[in-house]
Amino acid sequence: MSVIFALATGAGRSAVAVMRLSGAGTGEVLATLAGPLPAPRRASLRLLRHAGVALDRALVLWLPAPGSYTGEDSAELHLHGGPAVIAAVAEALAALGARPAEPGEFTRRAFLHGRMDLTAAEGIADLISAETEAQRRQALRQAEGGLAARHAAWATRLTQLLARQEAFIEFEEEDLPGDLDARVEADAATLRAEMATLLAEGDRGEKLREGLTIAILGAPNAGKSSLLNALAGREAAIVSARAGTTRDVVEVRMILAGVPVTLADTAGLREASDEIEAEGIRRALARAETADLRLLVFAADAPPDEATRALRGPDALVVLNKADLPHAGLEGALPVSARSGEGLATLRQRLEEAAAARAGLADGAVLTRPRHRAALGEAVEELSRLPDAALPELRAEALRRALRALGRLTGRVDVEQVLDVVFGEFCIGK
Ligand SMILES: Nc1nc2c(ncn2[C@@H]2O[C@H](COP(=O)(O)OP(=O)(O)OP(=O)(O)O)[C@@H](O)[C@H]2O)c(=O)[nH]1
Ligand SMILES: [K+]
Ligand SMILES: [Mg+2]
Repeated sequence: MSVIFALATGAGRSAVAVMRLSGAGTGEVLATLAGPLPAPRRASLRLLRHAGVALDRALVLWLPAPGSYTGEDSAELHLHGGPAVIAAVAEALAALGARPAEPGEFTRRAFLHGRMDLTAAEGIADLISAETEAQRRQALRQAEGGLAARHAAWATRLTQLLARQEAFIEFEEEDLPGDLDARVEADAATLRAEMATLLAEGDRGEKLREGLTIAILGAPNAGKSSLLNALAGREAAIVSARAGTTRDVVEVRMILAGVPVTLADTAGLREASDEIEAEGIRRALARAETADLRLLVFAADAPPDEATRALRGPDALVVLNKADLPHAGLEGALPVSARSGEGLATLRQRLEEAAAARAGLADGAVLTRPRHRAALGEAVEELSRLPDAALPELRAEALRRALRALGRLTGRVDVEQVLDVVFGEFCIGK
């Protein structure tokens, strides 16, 4: 494979910028720039030169295969982090036949050299984009092979089941223990149940990666924008005594229980008075539908409106705002006041609990991508065909398909189609 290079550190000016190289031929490129190769994995200070011109004095690391991130001959150049230095070194590398890396190409090569499975590679991408402590922990768990180990163990058991089932086809029945068929079926059922347990966690791992949306909904003047501002701690949305103030969806990002959350304030729900308001209400209802949670706002100075009541459900949290005004309470609603601050601490706590229940850090490794759920779901489905498959050949085929589905998850079988999806998420230089 050709020599690739990329800046491993962020763009812009910095004290140090790390340029990474990988691929067969890295040693030659390094020697041309920095003189005789230093001892493996030992930092060495060198003057980098190209075509008779001094480029920078850099700390140089030579990381020969297989003991590198990619598993290939690799090198690191710790440069002074100025744009002109980086540009000059990149130009020299290109002149020496190296080429800039594609996004995720270093990790892709690490995968191809067996340094990690696909889920671990995804964990590294997640680790780089993790913004919260809970995301970091979930990502590190996956990068360290939490999911990989689980799936590898399942794949091993499935392979053994398949071998037993195939033995049943190959040999005369009298040569085999009589209950072999029943045992394969029982073991497959156990395996399927374990997989189904992980599937039952649903998309919480995905939600922690991606974040949740909470839509604030209610009648005009219920105080939705006032509540958004109170929760955000800044004047993100316009508040006024005029009904129909908010038209566009106003979003505020915050972190609740370690989960990144987008709080979306929306237009008040009612018969619209003009087409702009009608569009605002259409957007509000669309957001209500796609949101993970709904914060329904009623106000103490108005009777509960039908449009908002219709949105009640298991994913809805209900508040009665303007509790600073005289009121008789509202069943199932938390009294709050955006004006006096009453009940806001409790509201925040309820929102945190809801976010944690929906997307909080789980105890063990969880599925973190739709493709994980799809692959595991397929494996479970194939295994559930087993009891109905009368012929040993059909049973073996179901086991083989289940194994193939698991293989797509870890990237050990049938990987071509998923590679681009996985590595496309990376930034260049990783
Ligand atoms: N007394 C009292 N007034 C409030 C409270 N919260 C909001 N208000 C007032 O209610 C009015 C409407 O507040 P907004 O936050 O604009 O209400 P909204 O639900 O966003 O309204 P639309 O965007 O028009 O749908 C404003 O005059 C606020 O000052 C509260 O807790 N107590
Ligand atoms: K208003
Ligand atoms: Mg508003």
